[in-house]
Parts: sequence; C-alpha cells; structure tokens
Amino acid sequence: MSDYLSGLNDIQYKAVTHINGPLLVIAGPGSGKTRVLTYRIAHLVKTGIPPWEILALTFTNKAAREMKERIAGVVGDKANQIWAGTFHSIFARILRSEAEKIGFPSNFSIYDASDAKSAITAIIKAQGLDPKVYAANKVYSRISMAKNQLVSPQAYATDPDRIMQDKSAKMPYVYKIYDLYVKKCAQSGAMDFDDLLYQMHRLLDLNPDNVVEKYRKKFKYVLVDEFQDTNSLQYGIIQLLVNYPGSPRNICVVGDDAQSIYAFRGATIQNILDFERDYPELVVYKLEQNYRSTNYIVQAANDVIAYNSKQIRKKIFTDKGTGEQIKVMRAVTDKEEARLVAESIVEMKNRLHLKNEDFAILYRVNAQSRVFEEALKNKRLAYKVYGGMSFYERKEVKDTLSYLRTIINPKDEEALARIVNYPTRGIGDTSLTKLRNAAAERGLGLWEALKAAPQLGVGGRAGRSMVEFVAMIETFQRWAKDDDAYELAKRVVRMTGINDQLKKDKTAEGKARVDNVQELLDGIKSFVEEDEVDELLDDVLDKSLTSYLQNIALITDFDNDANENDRVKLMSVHAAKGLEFPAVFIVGLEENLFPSTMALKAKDSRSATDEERRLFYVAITRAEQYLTLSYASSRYRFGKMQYNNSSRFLEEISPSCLALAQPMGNRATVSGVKRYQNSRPMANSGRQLRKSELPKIKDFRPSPVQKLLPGVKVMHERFGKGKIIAVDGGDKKVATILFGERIGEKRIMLKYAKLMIID
Ligand SMILES: Nc1ncnc2c1ncn2[C@@H]1O[C@H](COP(=O)(O)OP(=O)(O)OP(=O)(O)O)[C@@H](O)[C@H]1O
Ligand SMILES: [Mg+2]
Repeated sequence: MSDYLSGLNDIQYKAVTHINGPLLVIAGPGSGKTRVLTYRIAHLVKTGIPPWEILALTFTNKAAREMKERIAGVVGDKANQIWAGTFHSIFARILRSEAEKIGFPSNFSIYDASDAKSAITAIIKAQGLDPKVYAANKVYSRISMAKNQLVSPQAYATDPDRIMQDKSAKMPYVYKIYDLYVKKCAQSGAMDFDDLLYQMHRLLDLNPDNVVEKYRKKFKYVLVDEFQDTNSLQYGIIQLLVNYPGSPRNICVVGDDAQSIYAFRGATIQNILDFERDYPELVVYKLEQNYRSTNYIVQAANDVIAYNSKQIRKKIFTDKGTGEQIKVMRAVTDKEEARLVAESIVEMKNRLHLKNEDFAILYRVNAQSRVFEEALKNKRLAYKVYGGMSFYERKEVKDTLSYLRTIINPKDEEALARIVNYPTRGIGDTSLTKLRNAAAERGLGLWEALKAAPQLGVGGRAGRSMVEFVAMIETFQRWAKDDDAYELAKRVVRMTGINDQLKKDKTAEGKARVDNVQELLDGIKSFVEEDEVDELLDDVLDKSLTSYLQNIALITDFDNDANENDRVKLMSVHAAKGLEFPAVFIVGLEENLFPSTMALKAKDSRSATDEERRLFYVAITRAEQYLTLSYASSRYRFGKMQYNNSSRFLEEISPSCLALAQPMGNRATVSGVKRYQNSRPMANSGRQLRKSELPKIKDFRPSPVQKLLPGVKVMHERFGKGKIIAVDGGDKKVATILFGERIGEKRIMLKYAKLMIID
C-alpha cells in the first residue's frame, strides 16, 4: 500500500482507490467520508490525473481549503489546481467566463441576501403594494424556492399551485414581483446567490456555443461532500456535467441521510434515491467505524436518531474509549445558562488542559449568541461568533464595498443607490425621486440618469452634485485599469470622504466603524499580496477589483478566521456541519427552541420534528470527547419572557449516558484524561517560513520591475531569498523564481510581487 494511503481502513481504502465509474459512500458522522474524498483526490492526482480535471464540491469554502491543504501534503502545489469549492463559488467562477453567452456582463455583481431583499422591497413599493403584507423576506424566499425548483417567472405565473399558495398568503402578486426582480437583476448586471445555481443550470441547459461540451471534457472527475444536502437544482447541474452518452460517469458522492438538515431549502434525501436510480452501475460503500467521538457520544447519537423512523439504519461503533458521560446543565434563566457555560469552560480548561479553541457552543438560532458573548467576555474568554451579523454586513463595510462595486459595474443599482448620497453631497430624496421618474419614462437606469441629470430636468445643487459624482466614479474607473484593488480602495476611502465622515463620530461605535473600514482595506491588501500565479487559469492571478469583489461576495464567515486562533467558537448547528471539536456545548435545549416552535406547529409536524432531530444529531456528533447539554427554564424572546419545558430530545438519550452537572468546585479531578491532541493525518506542507527567516519589514523596499531580470537574487516578503530563473509573459510579466529548499520554485506575477534585489 502506498504510504499516503496508510491512514485508511479497508473499506475507506477500497473507496479511495475506486477510480472509474460512479461511487456512493453513505455512512454516519465521523466515519471518514470527508477523509475518503480528500484521499481520493490525492490518489487521483498521484496516479497522474491532471488536477484541473477534478471538480470537488464542498459545503463551505473552509472545507475546500482544508481539503486542498491536506492534498498538498501528498501531491504538493498541484493541489492548488484542483477545482475545489462550494457550489456557489465554483459556479460563479465558471459564470464569470461564460456570462455573456447568457446575456450577463462578465463583470456581473453578486447580490447577497440583503441586496436582493432591498431590490425586492423597491419593486414592492414601486408597484404600490403594501410592504407589511408583502414582506421582503417572504417574497424573497418564494422567489428563491422557485429558482431552486427551476421555475421561471413565466412558469410561475401559470402554475396554479403557486398562485393558490400566494393567494392564501394574501400575496397574489408574487409572480409579478418575481418577473420584475429578474428583469431588474438583468438590467443591473447582477446575480443573486440562487442565480449562481439557476443561471449555471440555464447555461449548461441552453448550451450556447456548445459550452456544455467544454465543461464535460474538463471535469472528468466529480466529487461531492455532504451529498444529502444537495438540492434538486444542484443535482440537475451535476447531471448535466456527468450523465450524458459516452460519459466516463466518474462521480463520487459521500453523505449521510441522517444528517440531512436543509429540507426547508429543498434538499431531501430524494437525491440519494435519485442517484441510485440514475447510476444503476453504482458501487456503494458503507463505513461503520466512528473515528471522532468517544462511546457515550456515539451511543447518545444512536439513541436519538432511532426515534426517526425513516432513516437508513447504520451500525456505528467507536474505539475511542468510553469517554466522559454527557453533562446536562439546567439554568433558571438564559443569562444563568450562559454564565454556567462560561464557568464550565474555565473549569474544563484547567482540569483537562484544553484551550479556548477546543470549545464550541452550538445553538439553534443565531440570536442566542449574544448572552454567551457577554458571559464569555465576563470570564475574559476570547471567542468568535460565526454567522449572524458578519463583518461584511456592517453598514460602513457595505458602503465602502458599494463604491467598489459601482466602479466595476455602475449598472449595479443596489450599490449605486447606497452611495449616491453617501457621504452626503446634497442629492436629496426629492431630486433623486424626480430623477428616477424622468429616467423611468425614458427607460434609463439610475447611472445613465445621473449622467444626464441636467437634461432630465434636475438642476441646481443636486444636479451639479450628480454630475460631479459621476465624474468622480469615472475617474476611479480609469484608475481601476492600472491600480490594483488595494491602491484603488485606499483612494476611494480617502477621496469620497468616507473616512472623514466616519472620523467625525468620536464615540466608541464611531471608532469601531473607522476600524472596520481599515480592516476591510487590510483584507484587500492581503488579497493583492498573494502574488503567486494560478496555473490553472493559464494566466496570472487576477488582482483586479473585479476578482476581489467576486471573492468576498462568496466569502463565508469562516474565511475571516484565517489567523485568529485560540478562541471559543460560537455558531448555529447548521454552520457546524462537517466540523469537529474536542468539547461541545449544545445550548437552549428547550421545547419551542430546539425543537423550534415552527417545527412543533408545522402542518406536517412529524416530519418537521424529524428534521429538528437530525439537526440535534448533527450537533451531538460534532463532539470528540466532551459534550454538555444545557437548557434554561425561562428566557426573553421577541421582547417577552418565555417559560419552556426541557427539550424532548434530552429524554431520548439513555439515562446511563448522562450525568447531571454538579455545582462548580465539587467535582473531583478526573485523572488520566489525556489532553486533546490534534492528530490530523496530513500536516500542512510547511510553506510559511518562520519569522526569523524573513526580511525585516522596515528594511523592505520593493525593487522596480524593470530590474527584476533572470539571474538576479531577490528577497520576497513571504518566501525569503530566491533567484530569478526566467521572466516571461507580455505586459503581465511573470517570473519563475527558485527559493530555498522549503519553498522551491514559484511563478510570481511581478506587477504585484514585493521583491527586493539583494547583494
Ligand atoms: N482511518 C482513519 N484513521 C484515523 N482517523 C480517521 C480515519 N478516518 C477518519 N478519521 C478521522 O476521523 C474524523 C472524522 O472524519 P471525517 O470528518 O472525514 O468524517 P465524516 O464522515 O466526513 O463526518 P461528518 O459526517 O460529520 O462530516 C477526522 O478527524 C478524521 O481525520
Ligand atoms: Mg464530513
């Protein structure tokens, strides 16, 4: 057996080395499904399959990155050439190069949920509908559902079921809003998150210029993690890529029906059944050993899932030892619950020598995070909240990004509308409405209208400001041709007055806003400074603003976390899927919270509660060694005090697995519990140099590009000393540089590289 395959059991090995034809691995949590995918990709590359022919679809960008890192441990830099990412990020990338074939500009904007909702709100208002009845949230989710079921606005309008449902929800005009929204997006050159799937499907399905051929030829190996949560649209796209006459049908999917937690988003375990139907020659492997959790945890998970009648039965065992019993903590209020959790973390850190980062607090809804944040702060425990109000949703960050988006695509009306009068420049609502009306009569978008403000009858100060605003944006657009994203963003922050405006506010919040904009600039800077060449694009890595904006539009919160390490992790159970932590707290285990009121009151309450139970199952199985379950008998929700019973799920676990938590300090120290050891199989490839090997930043002065010629010795900020071997490329010069042993040869784009000539 080759060395790199030694960390696999027999069945995993069989799955990994199964190269041709369809493969399904269906197995419980912690059984190594993701590991099988990772090793399988490494194995494919090792056997000589070009990495760019491999498409791996993961659940989060973080998962994709971790996968690549581990694969790099086996096959080196080739790992970067694998197409691994989320459905959304991979499709965005493909759409970027093919968009024009389906009527979108290649620099299309990506609308996040809040952009999409504000576009929808604008339509609702313009149609004279009542925004209280037509709540943007609800309308957006109806539209989203339609897109995910491949229902076009035309099909929607003539679908009696949908029309009925909308009527009974007192929103009979959703079909109309849907139609206008799609038109508005097309006019704005924008796609929302659902479009990244919907338009991708449309692209392959309509097949302009035989584009489908190209991607079928390209992606000879397709792999999907967390297959149970793939919805029918995503499955449809996979089908278009893999299932066609003459296809090698090299598709490998891994999943667990018991962890399906996105039924509300249209993913059902139907896709597993469809897969068996569509690929009858399928080879199926089941994995039975859990490598993640101790026995009490595995047992509790098995107990709980047994209450769901419809799951595929699986045997699961672990040899991680019995472990500690699962602790149950009861509190009177949510505040007390949070305090107990924080105290418990302090106690466990001491007793078990754990670090902050070993702990995760998992909750049913994001709003629960706040009390835990406060309690952790009180105990001086560093933490990080994933999801909820993310960095990129903050106003000042969105405003700044809106400038950048407008520069790239001024037709992007959501972005443009945010900044046309921010910072205030005398373009009031009245003149803006006047302008919009005049524009609407002539069928012009906002941008065209701003350009022609005086001709459209908007004069005076407002009209002048509009013209000046357009001129400013156009100046930025000219600079954007030469500047990298960072240079440009810096100028934008300075010249638009955003910075001055924010600095006027001397309060703590005001200061935090200034810091956030700075943080954004720092992020852009580090994006630009990744100066390696991406071989897979057969081109230099694009540092333009367009490529930056695409990157961040797709960022999940995890991506912000690259370097902040030792922190307690707070996240919803949904966000924890696929992850594992030494010590887990599942909090708020109360009726009407977990399971949620929505599930308990649902029309089909049985299946909705089953889904909540799968969610609880996912939560339990994140824990490696220590699991604590907590609940509070009262809590404030929606401004009211609620009294709830403890969750039914607690009663579904055998009492022998549970221990009622004892008051702090009484507990004897448990000896012989080994500190958690991180035993990741493939270590990082060790690309970063130690600090001491790097040049001191203050001495670092990049040399001019003309002087960077073959034979010259250079110093690179991250890679240390190296020698230029060759320089090629036309206007985008790329150097091949040989660095020290640990780094090796790199292709680096000179325009952005920070290289200093030495001796
Ligand atoms: N054969 C093995 N030997 C040692 N450790 C293993 C083996 N297989 C898997 N593991 C480890 O067990 C843990 C769980 O594996 P992995 O995350 O791949 O499981 P999974 O089936 O994808 O779980 P989930 O359903 O939660 O996504 C990981 O830490 C992994 O490295
Ligand atoms: Mg997994």
